[in-house]
Amino acid sequence: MLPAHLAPTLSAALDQIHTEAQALFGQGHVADYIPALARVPPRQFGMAVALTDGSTFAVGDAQTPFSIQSISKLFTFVLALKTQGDALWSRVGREPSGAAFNSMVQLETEHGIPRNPFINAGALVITDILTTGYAHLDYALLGAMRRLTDDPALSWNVAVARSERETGHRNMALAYFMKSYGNFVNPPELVLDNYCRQCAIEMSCAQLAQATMFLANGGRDLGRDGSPDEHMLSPADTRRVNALLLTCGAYDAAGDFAYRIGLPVKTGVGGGIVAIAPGMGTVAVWSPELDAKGNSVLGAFALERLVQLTGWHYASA
Ligand SMILES: NC(=O)CC[C@H](N)C(=O)O
Repeated sequence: MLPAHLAPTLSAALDQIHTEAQALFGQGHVADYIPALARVPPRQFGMAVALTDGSTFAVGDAQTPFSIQSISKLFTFVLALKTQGDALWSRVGREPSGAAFNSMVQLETEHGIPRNPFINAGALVITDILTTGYAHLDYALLGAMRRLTDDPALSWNVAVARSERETGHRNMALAYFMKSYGNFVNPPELVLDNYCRQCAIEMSCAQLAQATMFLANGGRDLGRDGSPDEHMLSPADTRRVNALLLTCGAYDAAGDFAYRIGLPVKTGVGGGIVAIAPGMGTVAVWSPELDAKGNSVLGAFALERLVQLTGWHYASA
């Protein structure tokens, strides 16, 4: 395994991956079901690694902000777990769905209880829970994420949020369907407003790697100087979140990701993927072209190559 302090080796690995990844441009397609995302130039690639010792590495477009989309579900889930604890498990499950992220089919046979917090139905329930808990969820979430990134300007893209809000009929249908089973408290319109804003938050790879550091660091964020700062989660809850990311973080490609990459991940249709190497660090990668399951083609490739080159793996953490 690559020792974490071998910075030149890690930098060289990122350069190599950056070069290799270029060959994959053109194999995927930018998400176009959210009209504002269809306009993102596809041939972009960035990657950032943050280690638990406070050091950081980046290559390509790692400082370019992009739409985090479903990666926001990781942050809302952590917020819900912190505020609700195990009570939330009466409203959402923790099993892989094996179905598309926006699928409706399981909801009927499973009486309106979504399989996990990372598919759209489950994330909508989490946002519903948080909408009850916070008078202004959008700003509460943004506040938490601004603290994690040390960036007071972090925000959502108004045009992307509006674009999804105007066209997100399937998500609205999921919300009403769950309401029919009594598993939705707030008006779906209100929850969808919050959900579309959380998905439209823009972050760079460098920021995402920093913001998820607590998941690699036993629940503790790192301060600016690299020393442990805010206690986000208990070590036990941190392990649980990582287990869910490993089994459910890439929708119906979660098994393939676990096989190829073997790290807890969360993906989004903006083309971002964040991966957690517990005890070692975090990796964020972004490239907008997606495969048929809505995951970044170059992003998955880059993570696969990074674990090959570093030996990082959940089973060896
Ligand atoms: N997989 C995703 O990133 C999906 C997020 C998107 N906002 C949606 O609800 O469809």
